[in-house]
Amino acid sequence: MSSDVCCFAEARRVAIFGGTHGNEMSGIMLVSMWTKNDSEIRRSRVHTKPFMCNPRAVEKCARYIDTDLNRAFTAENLSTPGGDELPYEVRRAKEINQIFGPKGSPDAYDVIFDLHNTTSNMGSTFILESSTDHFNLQMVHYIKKSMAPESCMVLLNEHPQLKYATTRSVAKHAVGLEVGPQPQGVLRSNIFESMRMIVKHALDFIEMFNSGVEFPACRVQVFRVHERVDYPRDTNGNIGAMVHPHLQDCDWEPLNPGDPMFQTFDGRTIVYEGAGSVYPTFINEAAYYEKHQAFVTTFRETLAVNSIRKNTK
Ligand SMILES: CC(=O)N[C@@H](CC(=O)O)C(=O)O
Ligand SMILES: [Zn+2]
Repeated sequence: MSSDVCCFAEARRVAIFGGTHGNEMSGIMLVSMWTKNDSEIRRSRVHTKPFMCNPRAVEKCARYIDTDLNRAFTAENLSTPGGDELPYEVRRAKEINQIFGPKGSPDAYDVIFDLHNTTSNMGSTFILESSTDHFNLQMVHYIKKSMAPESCMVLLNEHPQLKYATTRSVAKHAVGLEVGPQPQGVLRSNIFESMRMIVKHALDFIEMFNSGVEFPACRVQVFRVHERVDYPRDTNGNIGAMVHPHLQDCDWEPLNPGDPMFQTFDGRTIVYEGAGSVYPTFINEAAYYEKHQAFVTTFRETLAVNSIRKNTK
């Protein structure tokens, strides 16, 4: 019995993005470190470029200057001409698209890893944008195996409304890496080292793939984005409750109908009233108060991944 084999071109051009958000310190430190000395990320069959995406936000240690860079890579932003009057991040998105894209074209970079931190207790998490990118899924499978018994989760965002136009989306294979918990503007050595190790395994995988190794069919567990849940709010938009202590830090653990979800300032409990069990994540992410999201719910599923090898021409 043989399942489908997917063939991909060698992944020769790889970028590692940090500072897409200027207050997420692990990726910022790794990218500035690797820009000074790239020995750790060099591989013989891969050209790897470390890149600081939002240097002005990094300088201010802010998520962004005018608008969220990681929402700015829309077809409209990338195609409409314009100059100084545009928000800084829209101008920056156009530059990044010129260097690493153009998005959707054969000239685009093969792989972009975009390094993020979260204040949520998510551990190490890949964020994927497609359930049919067997190259990315094989890479994730390889990294999960290499890291065991440490774990790494996969958040799959293919949601028609909740999907957004990420910086990494200019690449043929877009990979978000989200590691937490880490406060904004803070460096924690454990989080830094986890991120560093995952990038190392990722580059090892690409090197092996480029050298002709075939990766057999496998299965990968993912958490598929389902719904955004906002805080209760008053008519002025101020929040009326906090994440409940029983939910706080419980990313990836089942949340069942009737389970505590929020706690009001006078001590009342608000319970989850969904139809069935879900897996919440990005619980109490600092950057998402402005996006009206207390957490996102997901469904757990297992994807069947085809075997892959490189094109031989
Ligand atoms: C906390 C944070 O910035 N998370 C990222 C997730 C991603 O890269 O898809 C974002 O909202 O852009
Ligand atoms: Zn981020």
